[in-house]
Amino acid sequence: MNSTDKPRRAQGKRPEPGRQEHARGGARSGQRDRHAPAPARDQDAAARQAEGGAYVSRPYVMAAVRIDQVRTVLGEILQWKFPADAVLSRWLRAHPKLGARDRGEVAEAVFDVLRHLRRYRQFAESGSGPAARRLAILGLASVFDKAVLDTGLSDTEQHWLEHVQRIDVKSLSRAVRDSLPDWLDERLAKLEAADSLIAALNKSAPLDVRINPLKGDRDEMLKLLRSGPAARYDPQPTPYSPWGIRMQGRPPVNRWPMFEKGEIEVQDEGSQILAALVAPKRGEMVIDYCAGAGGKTLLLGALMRSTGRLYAFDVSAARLARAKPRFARSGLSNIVPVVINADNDQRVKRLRGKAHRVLVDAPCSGLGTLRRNPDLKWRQHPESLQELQDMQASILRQAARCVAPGGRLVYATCSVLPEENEDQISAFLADNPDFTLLDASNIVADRCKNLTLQGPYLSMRPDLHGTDGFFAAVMERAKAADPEKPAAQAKEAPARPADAPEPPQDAPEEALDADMDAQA
Ligand SMILES: C[S@@+](CC[C@H](N)C(=O)[O-])C[C@H]1O[C@@H](n2cnc3c(N)ncnc32)[C@H](O)[C@@H]1O
Repeated sequence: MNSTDKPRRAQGKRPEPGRQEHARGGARSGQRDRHAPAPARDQDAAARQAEGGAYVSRPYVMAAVRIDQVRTVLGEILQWKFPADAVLSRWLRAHPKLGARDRGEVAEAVFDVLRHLRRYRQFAESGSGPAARRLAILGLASVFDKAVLDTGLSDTEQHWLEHVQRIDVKSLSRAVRDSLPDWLDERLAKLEAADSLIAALNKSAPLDVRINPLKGDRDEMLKLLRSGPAARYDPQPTPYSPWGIRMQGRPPVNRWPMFEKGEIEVQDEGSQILAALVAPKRGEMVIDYCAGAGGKTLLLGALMRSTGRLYAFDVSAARLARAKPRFARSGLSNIVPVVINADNDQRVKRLRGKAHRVLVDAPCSGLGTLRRNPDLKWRQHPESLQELQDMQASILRQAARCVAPGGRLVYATCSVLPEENEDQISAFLADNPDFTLLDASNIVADRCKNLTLQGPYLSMRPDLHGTDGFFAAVMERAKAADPEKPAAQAKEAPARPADAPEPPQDAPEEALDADMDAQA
């Protein structure tokens, strides 16, 4: 197994002590011939549990059932029709009687296989029986202790597992060892300290939450979390973001009262830092051009202290609909969600040259989030990457037109590939000489005291910063007139100085019309 997985196994990924005792007892006593079918009573129990019924205390039933469950979920995911987390969530919803531990074990084994798929597929070429079962066994080997897993395996399978676990992974090529498709291995290899980046992307991530600065303070929230059931997830302040709290394991945050009250939201620290980089001020007009389910919008709105106007644009009505309950929980009243067209949207046109800040959190390969979405390695390919690059350039071009003279455009992705990051910025700046690149480290220095950046970009990596891979660039539009507009019109829409009085607050829907009509 991957040496990096070992500490995780030792840190409580094991079954409950009671179950372990059963496992040891069963394994030691050797009462069952593993080539023989399970006794009828236990087959019934296995069937009941596969249906999501009550947990059966026989360990070999548990391991056998778990192997089948993981194999079933993987069978669907490996068709690559839907994202892995969507398939898994659907399967879990269809098995409501499974306990939290059971769900956790299935999820962990499935994600382990997706992380190590290429290597595991190579291992699964040896041995006998269905390859999908061997993948499930390899995934579960990272979750269960050997003694527990062995109870669900035939002798042949045990020997095969022992054999592949003895293979020195250093003897494998990097693409196989670290389970990357060749095209991605080639691209990642060109990055600085590629090995450490790839190793970090292949680990699972802790969970970051963010406090809602409108509703509370991080120290108080930490105290509250540490004094209740959340203490077992070891809540710690995130190192860079002043709003972040990091927890280990899989805390069921969305069932906690502080989540329901809008006091915390789930958000990776990198995304939190992005809001600090946008640095919106009270009373400004800000556009979150690719708002999606509103993760970044929420923090931007809170940093604006719920004043000014914050447009949440997206082409996907479904994604914006998912943002609405979050907006409601947050207590923000300055957000105006708008479903836009990808091209030539009239409402976007009418906001030309008006916004103080425009954030483009662009659709991207997501390859910086492999810790959470390991299936993206297998779902992306060079052609999809090219399509994304074209889309990113087009969105950036359109969003840039909304930036007021003197205003800022922030472009971000959760990718680590230069094609989606630095190269996009260089091309944009070459075509848009009225924009200048600003130094990200100066902008975030105020809020993110410990963060030292090299170069003008915000470039976060799991191996260096403990966040997802994340990129952002800030560009400022020249204060002079917008070259695309008649001089007189551009003068009518200057960026409002940060210390100017706040404009009156209309209802969001009216605000949209008012802002657009002001220059129509
Ligand atoms: C990376 S996601 C945004 C995530 C979001 N900012 C958040 O924090 O939750 C990219 C979003 O861009 C949207 N999108 C794709 N094409 C677009 C376009 N032409 N204009 C605006 N949004 C677009 C997608 O629907 C998707 O929601």
